[in-house]
Amino acid sequence: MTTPAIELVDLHKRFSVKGGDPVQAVDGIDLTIQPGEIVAFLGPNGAGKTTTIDMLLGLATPDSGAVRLFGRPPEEAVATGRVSAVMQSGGLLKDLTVEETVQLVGALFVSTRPVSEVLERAGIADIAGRMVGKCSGGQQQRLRFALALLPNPDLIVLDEPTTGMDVEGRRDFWRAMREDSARGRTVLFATHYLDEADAYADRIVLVRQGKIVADGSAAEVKNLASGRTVSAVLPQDRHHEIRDVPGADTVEVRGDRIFVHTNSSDDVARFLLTRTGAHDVEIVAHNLEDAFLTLTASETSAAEKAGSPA
Ligand SMILES: Nc1ncnc2c1ncn2[C@@H]1O[C@H](COP(=O)(O)OP(=O)(O)OP(=O)(O)O)[C@@H](O)[C@H]1O
Repeated sequence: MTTPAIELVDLHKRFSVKGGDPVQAVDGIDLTIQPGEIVAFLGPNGAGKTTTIDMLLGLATPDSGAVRLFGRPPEEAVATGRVSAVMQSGGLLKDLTVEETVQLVGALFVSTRPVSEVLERAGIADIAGRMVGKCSGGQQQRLRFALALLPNPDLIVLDEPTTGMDVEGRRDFWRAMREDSARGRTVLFATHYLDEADAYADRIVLVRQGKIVADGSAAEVKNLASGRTVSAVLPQDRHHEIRDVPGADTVEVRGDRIFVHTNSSDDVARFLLTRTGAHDVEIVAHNLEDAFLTLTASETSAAEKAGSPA
């Protein structure tokens, strides 16, 4: 059996907040990513993406749970250059040129790819002599990407890598990423851009309030997202009747109402009305964005959305 590139087992992380309730940033994340997979990590602000990535890279310690990268502790995988990362903001020295920055960081590793190759890959060969302080946000982001490519890692972790890039920059970035990953590199990237995840990821993992709420291919998650929610009133003592609803992607229970996310709403509605004691059936259609919001919204607002008329 191949050793997974990433194994996150029941990860938890809570932050205490001065004068307030603690925040459960990560609340039981289990995730296994195989070598060569390109995985998008999606979720609204505060969903726990960065906290998860920090723990994955050994930059933060989980309260409980385990992280293994290629079967090793993260610190070891990072130190040996098997894993590298492009974070949202990372210290760059403004008074060095782009090329000097890459050379300087390269000197920290035992062996690296040639500086010129890395600059080319990241699309910044033409600004190699420019001072970092004079580079735009998008160019600095490309420089971070170049630095991450230096050790030729087996796993690259990107936290919102294209923030600050224009549309063309984003497309170039992903083209380079794709070409560079063709040799089996594993990529995990956090993003707010649904279209980026759709276009470039083999697999999408959606998080909400520190938990994974959807995990599948872009097509599967899109189907899930573009499906409908069938809701109905079902007394608690009859909830066992919905264990095997045909065509259900997810089933949630909130109070005396059940919510079934599905792509075959007619079948689900028919099943509920004829095979269970459910009544007051409602079917709500979503567009992609609505559904993303529904899947990632807080418990209460998700219930409101799912239960509200179209
Ligand atoms: N050091 C900290 N102290 C207190 N709370 C924190 C800390 N770091 C993160 N949090 C909280 O933990 C939750 C998860 O934050 P995190 O940055 O992981 O989310 P995210 O999904 O990366 O969000 P974004 O998309 O906005 O970057 C948030 O509610 C955040 O306010």
